Amino acid sequence: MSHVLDKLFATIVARRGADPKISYTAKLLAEGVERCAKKFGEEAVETVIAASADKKAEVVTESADVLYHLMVLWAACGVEPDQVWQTLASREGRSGLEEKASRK
Ligand SMILES: N=c1c2ncn([C@@H]3O[C@H](COP(=O)(O)OP(=O)(O)OP(=O)(O)O)[C@@H](O)[C@H]3O)c2ncn1[C@@H]1O[C@H](COP(=O)(O)O)[C@@H](O)[C@H]1O
Repeated sequence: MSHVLDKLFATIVARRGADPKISYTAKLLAEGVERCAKKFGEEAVETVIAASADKKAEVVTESADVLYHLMVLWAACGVEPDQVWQTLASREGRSGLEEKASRK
């Protein structure tokens, strides 16, 4: 678990059940999957807006928010990062167009 995202996920999971007054993650998880999904969507939209306005520094910070909220959403849904890493790894070496065709 050396990857920064694996470490962040471990922190997120460890916050489950913690005091929501102290931990933002605990608060989000206690509010349920739909709330976590909504927050992820909001942060994604904020990234879109920053990118469209060519605000590179904001794209960086909003992207960090997106990744954090995506991992909170995984924790809320019972998805493990390794499942996503393995899915990405299984696509290595294939072209994006090949991947697109396999989904039809
Ligand atoms: N990486 C993050 C991280 N990125 C973004 N955020 C929070 O996500 C929120 C998103 O921004 P918004 O502008 O939507 O915030 P908001 O208006 O306060 O949010 P809402 O009231 O709508 O929920 C902010 O409150 C940020 O602080 C994060 N909160 C926590 N972490 C990591 O999670 C760890 C555990 O945090 P706690 O659970 O708070 O202890 C931290 O040490 C960090 O490593």
